[in-house]
Amino acid sequence: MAADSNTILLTQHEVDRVRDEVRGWLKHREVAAATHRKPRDGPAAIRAATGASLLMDMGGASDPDLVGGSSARQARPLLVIDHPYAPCGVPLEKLASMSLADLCLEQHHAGKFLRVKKVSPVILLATRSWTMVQDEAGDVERLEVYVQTQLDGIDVLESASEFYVKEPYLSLNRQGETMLRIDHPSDLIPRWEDGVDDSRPGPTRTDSHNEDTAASGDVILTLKEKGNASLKQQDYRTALAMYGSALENSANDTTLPGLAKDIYRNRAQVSLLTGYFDQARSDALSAILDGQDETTYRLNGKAYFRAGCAAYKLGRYEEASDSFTKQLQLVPGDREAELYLRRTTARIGEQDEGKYNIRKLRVKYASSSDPVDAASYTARTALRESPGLGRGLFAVEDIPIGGLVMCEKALCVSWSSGEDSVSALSYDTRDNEIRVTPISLVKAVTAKLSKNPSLIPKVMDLDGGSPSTPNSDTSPEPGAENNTVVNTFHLHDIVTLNAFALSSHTPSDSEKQKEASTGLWPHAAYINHSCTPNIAPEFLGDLLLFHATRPIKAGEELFHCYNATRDYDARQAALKTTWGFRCKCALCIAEEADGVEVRKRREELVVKAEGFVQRTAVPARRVAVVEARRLLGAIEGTYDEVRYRGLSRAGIRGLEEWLARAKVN
Ligand SMILES: C[S@@+](CC[C@H](N)C(=O)[O-])C[C@H]1O[C@@H](n2cnc3c(N)ncnc32)[C@H](O)[C@@H]1O
Repeated sequence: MAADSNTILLTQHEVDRVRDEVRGWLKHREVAAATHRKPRDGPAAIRAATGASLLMDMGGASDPDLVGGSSARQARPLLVIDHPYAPCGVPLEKLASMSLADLCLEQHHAGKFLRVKKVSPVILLATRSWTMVQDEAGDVERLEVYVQTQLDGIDVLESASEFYVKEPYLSLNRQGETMLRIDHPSDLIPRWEDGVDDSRPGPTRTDSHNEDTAASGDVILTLKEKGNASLKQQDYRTALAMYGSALENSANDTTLPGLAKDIYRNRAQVSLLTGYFDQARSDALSAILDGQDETTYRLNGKAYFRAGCAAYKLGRYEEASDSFTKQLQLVPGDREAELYLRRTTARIGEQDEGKYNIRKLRVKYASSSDPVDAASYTARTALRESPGLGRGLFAVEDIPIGGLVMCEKALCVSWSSGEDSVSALSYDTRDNEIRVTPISLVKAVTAKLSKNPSLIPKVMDLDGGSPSTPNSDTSPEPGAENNTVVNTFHLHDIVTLNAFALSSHTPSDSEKQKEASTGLWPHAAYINHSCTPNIAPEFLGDLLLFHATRPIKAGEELFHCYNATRDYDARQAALKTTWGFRCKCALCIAEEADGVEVRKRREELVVKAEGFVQRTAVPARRVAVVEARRLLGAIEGTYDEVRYRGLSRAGIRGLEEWLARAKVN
C-alpha cells in the first residue's frame, strides 16, 4: 500500500494508551483462561442488549472500539490481532453437541458445537456485530462476529434467528464481557426456521437432527416452486436455500430426473446473480439434458449460456468461449450468445497478446471507479525466486521503455466512495505494531473467496509474512456445511502485505477517502520493491497496468516502488512497518552512507527549492534563474559523485524541470 494509506492518526500518547489497554486486556484473559464460564443473569443481559441497541439506533452511543482522532470523522475502530486460530473444517455431524454451561474461557472447544437462538436485537459496530443468544437449557451468552459480519449483504446475525457455532471459542471482549467469538465465517452456521440451514453452496444439510430419507417428488417440486417464487421476488438467499434443499432431496429420487436438471439450471441463474460463480458453472453443466428435440436444445442453450457467463466472471475465457459456441450450435443466431462470444474473443486477445486499446481505456476509466471489462495480461512476466527477497516477477522478453509489462484486473477493490468503505487500526500483538488495515477490502476478498473456492489458491499462495497463522490452508472435510473454509487471520495478513492503495488515482478525494481506496491484484502482488524501480503502475478503474520506465532485458527482475517518500528515514520506517523489511537497493545504500547530517541538509535545501518553484512563475526574471541555479548547485553538492553514479537524484528534479521551462519561455 502507498505511504499515505498507512498514516496512523494517533498521537504517541494515544498509541501508548492503546498499547497499555490491550496489554491489560490480554493479561486479564490469560488469568481467566481455562476457568469455567460464569452463568449470566439472562433477563438482565437481554434487557441490557436491547437498551444498547435502542441507544445505538437513536445515535446516542458511539462505537466502543473507536480510537484516536480529534473528531469522530478521524476516529477509527481498533482491531486487535492476537492468538490467530484456524477455522473448523469438520462437518457439524461429526461434532458433539455441548451447552453454554460446559464452556471454559479462552478455550477452543474442539470437536464440539453449540446450537443457540437469538434473544436480543443485533448491535452493528464498525468491525463487529453482536447479539445475545440462548441455548436449549435457557442459558444466555453474548455472540460476537468479528470483521466478516455480512453474508450476501446482510448482517449474518440478522439473517437468521438460530445458529450453530462450530468449535465454540469463549473469550473476553475489550470491555471485559464474556462472549462467543466468531472470526471465521464458516464457524457460524445460520439455521433457518423452515429447517433449511444456510444458503451457502456445498453439501447443504447441516442438522444432524434432520437426517431424513428421500423426499417425495411433491416435496421436491414444492421446494423448487418456492425457489422460483423467491427468485422472482429477488430474494436470492431464500431461492438458493430452497433450490439447495430440493437438490439435496432429489439426490435419492430417480423418478423425476428432469426435475433436478431444471433446479440446477435455475440455481445456476441465482448463483450468477449473487456471485457464486463456481457453483453457477458446475450447476449449469449439471443441467445439460440428453435429447435431440427443440425444447432440449433451447434448455441446454440456456444452461451453456449460464456456464459461459460464470466462466467469464472467473476469467476462464477459453472455457467461456467454448460454452457460448456450444450455445450457438444449439440455438443459431442467438443475439446474446453472439455478443458474449465477441466479448470473450476480445478478452482472449488481451490475455494472450496484450491487445488493449489503452487510449480508449484511458479516456473512459482514468479517475473512474467503474469496473473495467478487460482480461489480465501476464505473459511477459514469470514468477521466480528472487535472491534475498522471496519470490518476484521477472521479464521473459525484452521490453522497451514505455512498453506494457503486464496488466491485471483486480480480484477485489474497495473504493473510497463505497458506502461500506472502512479502514481500521489493527494492533498486531505478534509484533506489537499498529497498522492501518483496509477492513472493507479484507471483507470483500473473504466474501469472494468464500463464494468461489477455485480462487482460493491464487490468493492464499501470496506472502502472508511470518509468523503466519496456523493451518492457513485448512480445507474442509467432505460433507462440511459449506465447501469453503477461509482462514480470515491469514487472509488479513495477506491483504495487509499485498494490497495496493489507489491514492494517486483519486487526487480530488478528501484525505480520508484517499486512504480507503485499495485493491488486491494477485499477480502484481509478487512484484518486489525498489526505490529505483524499472516499472510504474497506472490505474484505470480496477485495471492495473505496469509500463517499463526504462528498457528491460529478458530475465531482469521487475521492481516497482511501494513507497516513494523522499525522506530516507521515513521511507525505511514505512517499509519496515507495513512490509517488514529494510530496503537495500542501490539508492538506499547510497543514502544510508550519506549519513544523517548530509541527508538533513539536502532535505532542507529541497524543501527550499520546492517553495521557490511553487512561488516563482515562468517566464522568470534573470535574478530568479540565478537563484534557481545556485540552489540546484547546492543540492547537487550533497550527492557524492561516485556513490550516486547511475542513480536518480530525486531532490534536483523539481528545479531542473523549472529551469527547463524557464529556458523555453
Ligand atoms: C508484496 S510481497 C512481494 C512478493 C514476495 N517477495 C513473495 O515472495 O511473495 C512483499 C514482500 O516481499 C519482500 N520484499 C519486497 N521487496 C523487498 C525489498 N526491496 N527488500 C527486501 N524484501 C522485499 C518483503 O518480504 C515484503 O513483505
